[in-house]
Amino acid sequence: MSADKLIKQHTVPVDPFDPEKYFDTFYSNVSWHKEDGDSMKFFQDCIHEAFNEGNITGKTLLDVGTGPIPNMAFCAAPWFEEITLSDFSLNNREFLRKWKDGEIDHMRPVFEYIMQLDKSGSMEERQDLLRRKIRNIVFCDITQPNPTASTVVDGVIFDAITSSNCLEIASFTPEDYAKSVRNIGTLLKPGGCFVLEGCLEMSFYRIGELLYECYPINKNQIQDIFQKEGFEIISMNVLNYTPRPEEHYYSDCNSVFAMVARKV
Ligand SMILES: C[S@@+](CC[C@H](N)C(=O)[O-])C[C@H]1O[C@@H](n2cnc3c(N)ncnc32)[C@H](O)[C@@H]1O
Repeated sequence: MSADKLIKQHTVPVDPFDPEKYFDTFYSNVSWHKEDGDSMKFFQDCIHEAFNEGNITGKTLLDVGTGPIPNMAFCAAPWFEEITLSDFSLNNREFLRKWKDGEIDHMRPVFEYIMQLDKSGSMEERQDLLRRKIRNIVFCDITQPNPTASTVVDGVIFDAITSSNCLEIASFTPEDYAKSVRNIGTLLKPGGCFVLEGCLEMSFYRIGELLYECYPINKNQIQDIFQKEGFEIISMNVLNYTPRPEEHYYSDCNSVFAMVARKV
């Protein structure tokens, strides 16, 4: 890692997030690591499995910190009637709007991989289904007690929530992480599932010239936090892998997780 300054996205005055660069860095290919596992495939495999069992279903789904790619919502789309995407970054929300309106077709490699797992239907059909089911693309700050305050989803409680690679990015400390779980939890109905994916013990990731600071949370901390915040952990899978040397430039992640937790 270079000596570049680390930034925390929600604490800087101008939205620094570059959706195209993020996409090109992390999502242009679904195969990152060679021998002992692949984090990008692991994320898609786990989210696909979580929804394909058919137990996580309902009317409304919220995806938190969607970024420029609604891959979790893509897997969940058949199981919900209405989907809300959310992100702190205006750049990402605009990118998602363009994708919803058919102006952007970037998501292909990841969506195609998910459809291979599905073994039925086409990527185009699923993409159209998701586009139709998206009701809102809204501002969200998970560090705030009402994360979607003053938007159209204000006051709505969702049947299920998904989020990937967001909580560790918005936290300086484990207490921050716990607060974000609590804040997001207020948007979930009792008995509803929170499907969460992320990186373990990662202190930074890079988009272009910018280094984003992350709290290097570990598996036990996540489990403790969720249990203390009133969730029952249904499943938690972890993948440890050896990044290729050139990947160290982009992040110090070598362990990722996927978890399903139910709000008690
Ligand atoms: C690493 S990206 C993850 C994007 C996508 N979910 C994925 O897995 O590729 C982190 C996302 O979290 C969003 N984010 C950062 N701080 C946030 C906050 N305080 N509240 C909500 N979203 C935040 C960023 O704008 C960005 O889209």
